[in-house]
Order: sequence, then C-alpha cells, then structure tokens
Amino acid sequence: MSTLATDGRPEPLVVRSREIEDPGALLALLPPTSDALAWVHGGDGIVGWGRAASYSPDGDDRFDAADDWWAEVVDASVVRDEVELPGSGLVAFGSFTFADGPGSVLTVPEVVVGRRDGRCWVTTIGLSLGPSPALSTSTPTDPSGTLFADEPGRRDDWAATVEAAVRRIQSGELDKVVLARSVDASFEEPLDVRSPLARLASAYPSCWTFHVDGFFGSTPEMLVRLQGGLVTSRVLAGTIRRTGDDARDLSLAASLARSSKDLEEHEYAVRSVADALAPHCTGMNVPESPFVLHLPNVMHLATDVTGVLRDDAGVLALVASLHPSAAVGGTPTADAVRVIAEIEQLDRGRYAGPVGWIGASGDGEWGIGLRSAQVAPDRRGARLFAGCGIVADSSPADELAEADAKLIPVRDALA
Ligand SMILES: C=C(O[C@H]1C=CC=C(C(=O)O)[C@@H]1O)C(=O)O
Repeated sequence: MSTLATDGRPEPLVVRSREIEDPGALLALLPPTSDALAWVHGGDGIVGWGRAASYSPDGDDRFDAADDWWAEVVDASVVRDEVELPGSGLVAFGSFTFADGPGSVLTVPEVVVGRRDGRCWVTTIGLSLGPSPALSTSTPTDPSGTLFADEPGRRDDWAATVEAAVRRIQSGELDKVVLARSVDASFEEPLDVRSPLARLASAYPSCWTFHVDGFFGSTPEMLVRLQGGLVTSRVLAGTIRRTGDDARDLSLAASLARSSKDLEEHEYAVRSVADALAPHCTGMNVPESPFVLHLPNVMHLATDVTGVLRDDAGVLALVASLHPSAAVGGTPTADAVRVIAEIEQLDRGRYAGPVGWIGASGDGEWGIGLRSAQVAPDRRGARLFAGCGIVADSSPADELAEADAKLIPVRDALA
C-alpha cells in the first residue's frame, strides 16, 4: 500500500493506544488473513493486522532507507498513547532479506493488540480516528496432508558443500562461514499460518515467534533490542542436539560448554556483535564465557551482550551495523558473505535476516529470522531453512544432523 501524499511524503496517520482487559492469547486474535503480523514471547508481545502503510526497500542500504521512511512516518503521525509501554503507540513490523535483493518489508498495521507484564492494550492506526475494533478469537485450521521434500541427493550435495567450505577454511581463506539448506513443504489446502504460529509459541515460549508477510518462525536469537537507551543482544553459535534423555542432555550440555570447536564458532559471533555495537555504546558488558541455552530440540552456547546507547541511533541503525553477524554470516564478514554467495546455491530470502518491530521513539526488538519458513504466495507450499556455522574442525555429517535438528520446530509445527 502506498501511503505517500502527492508531495512524496507519507500520509499523516492518526494513532491511538488504550488499555483493555486481558483479551486472552494474542495469537488467537489474529484474523485468517495474510496480513496477520506477530511478535510474541512467552505470552507477551504484539500482534497486528490490516495495512495502514508499508514500505519495501532493497539494496545494501535497505536498513537506512527503511529508517528514513520510518522517520517520515513518525514525523507525519499524530499519536495519542495512553499506555506508554514498549510496543504501544505507533509501530511497524518488519522483515529484511539476508542479502541485498528484493523482499524486505516494513508494515504499519491498522490494529495492534499487545500485552506486557500483565497490562494489555489495543492500538488503532489510520488516516482518521476510527472506532475501537471488536476483538474476537477464532480457531485456526491445522495443516493437512503436509509432505516434506528432503531428497537424499540434496542432502549429499549440501554435505559436499560443507566439505568444500571446510577446505577453504583450512587453507586460510576465512575463519568461519555459516551455510544453510532448505526443505520444501507442500499442503493439501492453503496453509492457515496461525496454526503453526500457535504451535511454535506453545512449544518454544522462550523464543520469539514471528510472522510478517508469509515469513514465520520461532527464533531463539535476539539480534538487538533497544529500550530506553539500553541495548541488548543475545548471541547464539555452537549447537548440540538434544536426545530426549535429561541426564544425557545435561552431560552433553557440559561437553558443549567445553568443546573447542563450538567455543571458537561462538567467539567469532560474539566478537562480531560486540565490535558492531561498540561505536554506539558505552558501558558494554561482554561476558567472557557463554552459558548453555536449553531449547526443546537443541542446546546452544549463548552470550547476552549489553550496553548503554551513547548516540542517537534508533534500533534500525543498530540492525544495520550488526547484520550479518557471524552467527549467520561468518568471519571475516565480507569473505563469508562472498563464500556463501559462491557455494551455498540457495536464495535465503528473509531467512537469517532481521525480523521484528520498531516504535515511534526508535526503540524496538529485532531477532534473526531463524527456525523459520517462507510460505508461498498461493499458501500451498513453504520453504523451511536451517544453517550451521562451519569452522576448520567441522564434520559434514554432524552439520547435516545439526541442520536437521534446527528444522524440527517448523517441521513439527507444519506436520
Ligand atoms: C544459522 C542458524 O543458527 C545459528 C544460530 C545458533 C547456532 C548456530 C550454530 O551453532 O551453527 C548458528 O550460528 C540456524 O538456525 O539456521
């Protein structure tokens, strides 16, 4: 939708947020339409629908272009926010591509419903002050007849690509590269994305469950959150699969925390985030050792990096500095991005790109679009993605098994 006035500037939006009684599970409020938007974490978060304004930047300056567009939208809007919590007032949801091609989008919904720390609100956004929407819940239709195409030939090809990457790393060309693979799913009936979203949010409450324009998933990795001057990033890299046996998983967690291959992979990712945030922050805290994050399918080495914003960067400027971190690109970044383009043979689309929301103050939360899938325009298919950090000691068979484990959340949600 174009919201440009004739002079090329965004139309002024009228925005009102007001507190409401708890409406129940946020995802259950989503209508069965493709404009549903979601960002939820442990029951809190925001969902939205309708399209008051949207913008689709591309190219390597897509983050800056989006930031400029957002500044104009904010400038032109009249906001009455009676709630004043992160996510209330004027917000846009967004999803950016991993690479420079088309597909990035920022959308300002017409209705947003949010919950945070027991307080709930509804926001209406439009060209004039409309009536407060009636909120209702509906039960999504589960996927039917799902088939996954994961041919042995494609699996072998990917293992051979990992082997080629290991050789290039061992020859000294680069230190780390993250390689991804995809699996296609098909459905008997057009997918109702609200069903996999509800399943993901229930099975992975510690992850951020998202949906923007057919791109959905449940990511454990927070690229950057900016809230009231505090900058936070959760860096993940280094993975071990869970076995389902708690005692065995505990001993695997201990071995992950000691694994030199995983610690090396993790260190590259933490360094890339700390270096990207340093120019914007004072008082940065970069813990020396990672902790082990337990998810139902895998365990990750994790480090929470924090800092205090020292310039006037909004969250999209921080996203621009951080993307692609070494958790999804590699080290050195430019070499890794080149090697990915040369050998991965995959259009990542929005997978491994930033996904999240921004508010009128420039605060917001952007995760990395992992454990995710892109639904086809006719909704009869979806492409699932998973990737692994490859370093000198990586074994192709282990990486293939790790990618399989990372596909489990979305696979189960679509089955
Ligand atoms: C690239 C992915 O995971 C990243 C995040 C956590 C752990 C990773 C790893 O151990 O390789 C990856 O860097 C993915 O899930 O597709």
